Amino acid sequence: MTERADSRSGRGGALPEIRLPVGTLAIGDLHVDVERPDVVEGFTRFLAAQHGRPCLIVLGDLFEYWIGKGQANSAGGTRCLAALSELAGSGTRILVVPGNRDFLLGASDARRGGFTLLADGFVGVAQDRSRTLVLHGDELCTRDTSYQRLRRVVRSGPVRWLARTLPTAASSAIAMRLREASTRAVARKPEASKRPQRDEALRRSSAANARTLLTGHVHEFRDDDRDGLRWLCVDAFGHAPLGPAAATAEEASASSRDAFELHLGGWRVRSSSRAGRPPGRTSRTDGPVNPEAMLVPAMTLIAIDGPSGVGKSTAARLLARRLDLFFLDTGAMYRAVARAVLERGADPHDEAACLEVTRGLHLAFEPDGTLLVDGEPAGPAIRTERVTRHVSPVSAHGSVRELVVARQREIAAEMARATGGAVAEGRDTTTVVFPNADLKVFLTASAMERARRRAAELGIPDEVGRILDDICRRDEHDSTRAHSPLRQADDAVRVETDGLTAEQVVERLAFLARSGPFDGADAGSPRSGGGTSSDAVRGRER
Ligand SMILES: Nc1ncnc2c1ncn2[C@@H]1O[C@H](COP(=O)(O)OP(=O)(O)OP(=O)(O)O)[C@@H](O)[C@H]1O
Ligand SMILES: Nc1ccn([C@H]2C[C@H](O)[C@@H](COP(=O)(O)O)O2)c(=O)n1
Repeated sequence: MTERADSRSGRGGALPEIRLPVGTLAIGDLHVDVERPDVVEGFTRFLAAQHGRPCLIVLGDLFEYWIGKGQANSAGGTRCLAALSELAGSGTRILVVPGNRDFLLGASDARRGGFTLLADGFVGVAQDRSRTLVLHGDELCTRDTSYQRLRRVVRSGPVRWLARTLPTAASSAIAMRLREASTRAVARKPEASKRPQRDEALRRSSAANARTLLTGHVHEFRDDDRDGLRWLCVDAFGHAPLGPAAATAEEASASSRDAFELHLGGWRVRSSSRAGRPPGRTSRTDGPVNPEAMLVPAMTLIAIDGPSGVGKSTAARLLARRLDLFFLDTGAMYRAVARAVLERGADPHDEAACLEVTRGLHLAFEPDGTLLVDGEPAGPAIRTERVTRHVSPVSAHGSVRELVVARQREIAAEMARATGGAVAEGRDTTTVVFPNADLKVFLTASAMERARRRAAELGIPDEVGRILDDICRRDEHDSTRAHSPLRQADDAVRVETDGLTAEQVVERLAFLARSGPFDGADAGSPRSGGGTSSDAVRGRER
């Protein structure tokens, strides 16, 4: 589990490169004092709330002081390492960059805690290949020359060896002395000399070929993008949640401070406090913090496809509500186009006419998922039998699809910015519209089951036969058309819904969302249908 970099970027060597999945959370400077049971308790609750997150980065000073056995063998230290190990056991990759307080964390601590120790930081590589240099930040305080000298000495091999061999009592005593000495020394130094230096930050980032720098150390929030470098600095995370005030995991999570979380578009501030939520959240998020939503690792985009009547909109709407995400009904947009085509007396089979109608329509959504056509709610008029009959030919025109798909992407981007993510459903959301969705699902059910559901919905159980014919016709049309036919994406998780209630389907999808992003190769049809929870975990990107 221990990954100690031999070379240091500051001296021209390469740091380890680690792939960072979407949903990675970066926190730092927790300063957990293993001698304070209330703080240890808060820390373990915080970790419990992270189970299922794909990756957690700790940017140093996880512990108030960590010299060796004195901390590792204490009740508090043992509890912290066990809680870290449980988090790792849940599938979370934990990357710890030691800070100036806990630089003596060692291989045996990393083994017990199930984390990877990166002594000199590392370069994180996101899905889009963008690179982030990850450091504690004290190495950037180059104007504090005496500190830099001390830093080199205390991180040297002999000091490490000494720390490992120190008896428990001695290491506890040294920790206390160091804490006092450091507080005095820091108080004496001029403020300017203690600051991380921008020139050093630029130099190291450029050496690591990284456009983003992620640090902690100064207990000061920063997200500042200039001179070609985005420098993110975490605040002292956890001072609120790790105290005795947080009585439950939810409270621990809810009272947390801002952290940075990796989304598809890059690092974003993740505030788990209600006040810090991004603007534009729908009214349902004005209530208390939704703990499950907090546990979903930045699922920026969940895409659900499947045949007609399988329950896509039901599942997508409920899932979006449950996870505080925006619900994007892409089929409703084609229905709105088909309705306008019919209203204007155009021929649904005439591509040029349909394209002209599409060009003249403005399609948008309210945050609650209501489709607006030229500013007015689309309402039930897009769901009549007549529209349903004609929407297939209209949606089969390549040029119409091009316009509608472009608009769908714009809407998803706008809504994801406002709400943190979206659940989209349709026929081609996993294959064409959002091929990079964080989670792709292909829902299936037999045609007869779908016909029964639709007949029940319409209150005409006697007409199952007619509805079945209609469903089979739409299946045939949707899956054989030339443009964006309905098919299961290679990396979509197949969920067979025969015999599952809508709530059970949503339960399964929520589990998949919580479990984090998927590695395409593992997440496809081999797990199809009966894919269990543990299957899903196995499919995760590690
Ligand atoms: N798991 C389920 N079990 C039973 N009924 C369900 C289930 N999921 C959805 N339904 C019902 O099936 C009907 C069709 O569902 P829904 O409209 O969500 O399907 P859809 O895939 O979005 O259809 P379309 O593609 O035609 O828009 C609805 O009446 C819905 O309440
Ligand atoms: N992404 C999509 C969504 C829908 N369609 C087509 C297929 C249907 O015939 C029609 C209406 O969809 P529904 O409301 O029944 O889901 O639109 C599509 O081609 N691509």
